[in-house]
Amino acid sequence: EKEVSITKFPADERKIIAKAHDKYKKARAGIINTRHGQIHTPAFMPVGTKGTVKAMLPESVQTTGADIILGNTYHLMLQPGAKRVFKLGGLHKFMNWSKPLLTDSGGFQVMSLSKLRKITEEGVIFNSHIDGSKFMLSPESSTEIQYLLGSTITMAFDECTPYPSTYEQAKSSMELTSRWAKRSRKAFYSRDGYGQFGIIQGSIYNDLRLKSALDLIELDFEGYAIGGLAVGEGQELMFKVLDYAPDLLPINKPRYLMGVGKPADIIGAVQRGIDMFDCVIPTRSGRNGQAFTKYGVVNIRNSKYKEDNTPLEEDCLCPACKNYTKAYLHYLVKVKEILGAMLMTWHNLMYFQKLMLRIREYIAQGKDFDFIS
Ligand SMILES: CNc1nc2c(CC[C@H]3O[C@@H](OC)[C@H](O)[C@@H]3O)c3nc(N)[nH]c(=O)c3cc2[nH]1
Ligand SMILES: [Zn+2]
Repeated sequence: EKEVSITKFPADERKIIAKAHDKYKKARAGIINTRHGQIHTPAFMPVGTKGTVKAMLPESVQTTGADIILGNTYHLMLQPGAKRVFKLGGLHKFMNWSKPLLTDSGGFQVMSLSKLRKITEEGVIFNSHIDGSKFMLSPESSTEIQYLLGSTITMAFDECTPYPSTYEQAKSSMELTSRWAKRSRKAFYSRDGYGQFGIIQGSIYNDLRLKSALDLIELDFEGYAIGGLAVGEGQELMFKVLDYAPDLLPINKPRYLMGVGKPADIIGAVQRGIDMFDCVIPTRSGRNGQAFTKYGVVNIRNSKYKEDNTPLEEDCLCPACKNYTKAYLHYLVKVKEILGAMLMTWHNLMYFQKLMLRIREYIAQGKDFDFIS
């Protein structure tokens, strides 16, 4: 066993028990200590972009086993505004979630959501996709907004390099991210139990990934994210990058793979040394009628379920499986009843947390977890 610890979170550092894994030497399970509680890793973080995990009460999210959820700088700065959230006691109070919160720095959403935008050395100038008003996101303003929100884990302001990108495009994009990371780090108000993560870029080019990691390690972040993946490159190419990129990062700090993913993606990434995940799949696809089960994905709208009097999973403890049938879920989703979105989301979040629990247990026992959920 390699005993390593996470530094910079509260004094009582806990150890990541990095169990060497016969088939995969890199999988590790551990605990991240923060001001708002512990995060058991490998961890799946439900996405709560606008200060709510859609169709879920926070206490319901808690019953699924989630230790941490995501918020989003871009959305919250536009509405209700970071200063307002700060005045109202911060995002934890505002949304009644007392456990850890991680907020993305907003760059990704600007590029994917806002119209008319301009990237300058200073930052990104854009028009709100809501009312067209003009905004600027920079390393300084993004870091300040995340402070006002009260984020437990703040993400550095980066540029998510699109896929595909030429080597030259990826190089200049990565270098911009390194300059922005330095400014983000300088703007971060360091407090015990709070952390800031750097985000490495470099697309699919290993020398750029290495340079990005070296630039960010110099800034001594509390954790590191691998950005610029799950942007259309496909699982094979993503795993090719993950075969080496996590190893470029400090072994004693959390590694977060942004925007990933389906269960098979998560398993493959954990086997390559990733500790934290976020993805809209369980929530968004739940609302669209897709349920993840041990029998595979169930498209509940399919007419074969309209008189199926059995639960999604007979041994699942979520309300959808305990109290309802596939026939009822089929009907609710077909007629677009709100309860349909709630129950499907609840089940999928429970499914993803159970997957993470099984992965953590298998690692702790030093067992291979090649099970494809
Ligand atoms: C889906 N694939 C993917 N998502 C990604 C996100 C957004 C995740 C954020 O986007 C939102 O979900 C759509 C959630 O709020 C989450 O925090 C990224 N964010 C940054 N800052 N940098 C990246 O390189 C990056 C890469 C991603 N790849
Ligand atoms: Zn269930």
